Amino acid sequence: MRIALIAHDNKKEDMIRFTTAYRDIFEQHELYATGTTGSRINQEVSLPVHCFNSGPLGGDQEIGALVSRNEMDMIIFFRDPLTSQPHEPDVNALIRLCDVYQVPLATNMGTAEVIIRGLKDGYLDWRKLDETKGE
Ligand SMILES: O=C(CO)COP(=O)(O)O
Repeated sequence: MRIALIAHDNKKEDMIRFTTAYRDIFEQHELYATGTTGSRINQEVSLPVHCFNSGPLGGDQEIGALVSRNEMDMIIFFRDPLTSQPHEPDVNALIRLCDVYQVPLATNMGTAEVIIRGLKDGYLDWRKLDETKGE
């Protein structure tokens, strides 16, 4: 499965903790991320991650492009709800596309726990059956 990992600055430590805790699951999948989030996961958790641009420079939109081609299976996006982001329209566009294409999206750690365990237990296998998916 292709998984995108994104975290706003105040949530990056949470993302490092989360990817460390579920490293055994993440290492079985193809990981993508916005620039700073991805390079931190790569360096601090030693997971291979394909890094796009940093979020404010278009990284959310690059991930959105994969969603629009149905080439992304899950997004874990630890948003900071208490800080305004200069690229809020990009963030909203990405979330909207997840809804358009029925892509599982966790925007906080509570939901992320559920979908990562669901991934492990096969609850996302329907993604593999989706024939509209580009491979
Ligand atoms: O701003 C972001 C997502 O909207 C995250 O981008 P970075 O991972 O480059 O910090």
